[in-house]
Amino acid sequence: MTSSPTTDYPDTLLHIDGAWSAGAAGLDAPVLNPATGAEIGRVAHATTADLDLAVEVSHRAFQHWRRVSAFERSRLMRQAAQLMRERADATARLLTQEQGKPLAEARAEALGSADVIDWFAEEARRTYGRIVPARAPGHMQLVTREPVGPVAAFGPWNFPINQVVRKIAPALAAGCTIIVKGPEETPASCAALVKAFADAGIPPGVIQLVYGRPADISAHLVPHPLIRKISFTGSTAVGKQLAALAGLHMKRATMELGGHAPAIVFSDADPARAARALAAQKFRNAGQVCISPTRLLVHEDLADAFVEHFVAAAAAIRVGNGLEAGVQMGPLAHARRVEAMQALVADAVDQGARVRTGGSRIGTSGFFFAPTVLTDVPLSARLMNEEPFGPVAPISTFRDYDALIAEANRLPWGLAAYAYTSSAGTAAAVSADIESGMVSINQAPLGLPEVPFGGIKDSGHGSEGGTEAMEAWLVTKLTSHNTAF
Ligand SMILES: O=CCCCC(=O)O
Repeated sequence: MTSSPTTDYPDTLLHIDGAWSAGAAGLDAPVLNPATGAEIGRVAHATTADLDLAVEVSHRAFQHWRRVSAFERSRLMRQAAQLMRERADATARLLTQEQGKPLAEARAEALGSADVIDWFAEEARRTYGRIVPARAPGHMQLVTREPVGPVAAFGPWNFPINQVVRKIAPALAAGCTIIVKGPEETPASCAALVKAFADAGIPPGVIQLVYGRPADISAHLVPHPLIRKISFTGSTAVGKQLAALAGLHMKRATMELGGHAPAIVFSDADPARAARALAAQKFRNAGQVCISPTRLLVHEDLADAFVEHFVAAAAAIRVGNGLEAGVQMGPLAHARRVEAMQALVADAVDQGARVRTGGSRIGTSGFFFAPTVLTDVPLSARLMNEEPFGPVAPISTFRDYDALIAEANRLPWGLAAYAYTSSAGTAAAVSADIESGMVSINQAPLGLPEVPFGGIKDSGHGSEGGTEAMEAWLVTKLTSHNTAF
């Protein structure tokens, strides 16, 4: 493990009505570098007065933005995408310093946001309506789609750019205005995203950015009568609270919540290739990924070979400060996650699990935890029932297909699932039988802007990718017109 000092990190301000400010009361909180544990900056916190101003501005800006042509909205969005590309290196440094992920992953996230913006800029120009044949001459039935209105969006700390752009871009494409509650632990990269839109010429008030105590902000924004929709990415527990609040106030809600993805390796798969691919996916962003492969379910016939290759891949990962060349996995994003990993591993070991590699914190400064592989983990272990959101991989075995599917579908989540097989029939069967919003077979990509991204069951509802993603930001209007009257 390696670490090095960091220097170039700014304080993060609120963005309300086109201005960057410290907020009405000048409140703020520290931002830590998870690779060192040291404070590297401050993030401004909004007061209730700041939030009220943001909502009023959002409402006012909506009256203008909704009437800007889709062509023009699309043009401005493309300029923001271009700025994100030009600024990818600088933005990536912010993200790595505040969140911990290696620079290459951070850069990919910054560049990927440009692709998301471009995709939705194209969708902006395709929010088609339709004409329904009428029952009488001279009558016309026109179905149009309109922006839902000002939106409150809540973004997570694990992907402060990627998961926020999936809210901003469709909002703008649809003609909505949006108030983003950014992640307090990782604020600067999210602010860099908002700044790219502002610098591209998106009018003041269309996108605003606030930070603060999450529960206070959601309690104020969600019920606010001028807010018409909420969009949340985060834990299932918080998502359920926000969805309930949204329901109470008849607000539309998109919920991108947790997961506990089964990753199945069938007997006809290549164990070495599957192990290498799954290890790369598992330990990306130190496992702090909602779609991370979590329960590895391997056919008994190739379990030994798979475990050997997976453990070798995990043990070979170079862990360190993400700013350093060659580092493949950074620290966990904050100290709470290290404690969570320690507790999950201890509980599994107490119940008979075997640690095949890792299993403990690395060093005493920063929030590093070793890539960890466990076998013989009983179903009663917390790890098999709670989303670990960290670099811990339990490997179990199966023989019978029906029992496998029962285990894959056992938990309340249904976000992502993975399978490895050389049989088209097995691929089709597992895709049909798995209860999951997304199924990746033989390492096919998830999370591209042009394909749906979202879960079922306790993983939430709504999609944040593909053509489906526009639906949540639009309302349908029927105009029935007797032109002969
Ligand atoms: O944690 C949820 C978002 C996942 C984004 C990605 O995998 O790129």
